[in-house]
Amino acid sequence: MENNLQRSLAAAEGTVGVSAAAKIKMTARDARVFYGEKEALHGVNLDIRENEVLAFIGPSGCGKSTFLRCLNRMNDTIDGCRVTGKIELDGEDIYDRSLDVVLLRARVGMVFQKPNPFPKSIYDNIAYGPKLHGLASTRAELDEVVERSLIRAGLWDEVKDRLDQPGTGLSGGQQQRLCIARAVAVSPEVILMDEPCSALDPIATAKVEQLITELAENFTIVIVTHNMQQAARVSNRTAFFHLGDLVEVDDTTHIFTSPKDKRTEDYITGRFG
Ligand SMILES: Nc1ncnc2c1ncn2[C@@H]1O[C@H](COP(=O)(O)OP(=O)(O)OP(=O)(O)O)[C@@H](O)[C@H]1O
Repeated sequence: MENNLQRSLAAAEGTVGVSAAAKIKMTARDARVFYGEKEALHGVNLDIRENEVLAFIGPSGCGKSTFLRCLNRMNDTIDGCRVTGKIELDGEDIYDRSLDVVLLRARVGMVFQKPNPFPKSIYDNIAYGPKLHGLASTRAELDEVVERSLIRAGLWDEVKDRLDQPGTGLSGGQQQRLCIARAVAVSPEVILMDEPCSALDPIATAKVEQLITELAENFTIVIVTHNMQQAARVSNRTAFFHLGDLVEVDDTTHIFTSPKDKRTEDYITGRFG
């Protein structure tokens, strides 16, 4: 194992930790995803624990993003994509026909690889969701939600004097924290992050990683990452995917020090991927 990885694990030790008895927030049972005729995800079974940071790792094309998108039905937006099996949030089938997908995506928010602020002011980027969902009835309440969300995303001090300026004018790292603040503003229960730092420099990455650790006190976080040091630094548990299969999931320390499956070992030791 690489020394950096060992250092990351040591640094994370003690700072993270969700008891195995923690409540189950989401479950997937025999989740399969088809793009046209092709089955890209082969029957994934997984429990996601409340307030954990769960990392998805694995070689390119193994289905990490595909599975992540199952968790808030983002695959619905892809033509020809079909999901089977059962995925539940607090015991409720999220693919039930009667379920309101807009509400689901407020409960299970998403942060994308590339920061994607709306072409609106910093204030309006954050205020949009709470307005849509009726979470603030007065301007003062909305101001409070905007401020609280920006504080939570560690961005308030940097933007409080220019809330009326475009979100797109911020640096890449600030834009990503703005997107995290936007996700947080609607009080989600779960936040999905698809390689949230891959477009960021090391300093901006460190800030977002710190933020993930802080946010885990209040939210359940699932993060796709190509960076094993990052998985080691921020996550409680890690799931390893390979060729559309979930190979194993375990405490992050176990995955990186004593994986059960040879494919996981080969991947973390850099023999493939
Ligand atoms: N929109 C799509 N249409 C058709 N096939 C797709 C689509 N998105 C993903 N796939 C296929 O599904 C499989 C899993 O892809 P996915 O993007 O989920 O993998 P990944 O592990 O997230 O990869 P990466 O690490 O490169 O982002 C791949 O074979 C990919 O080509």
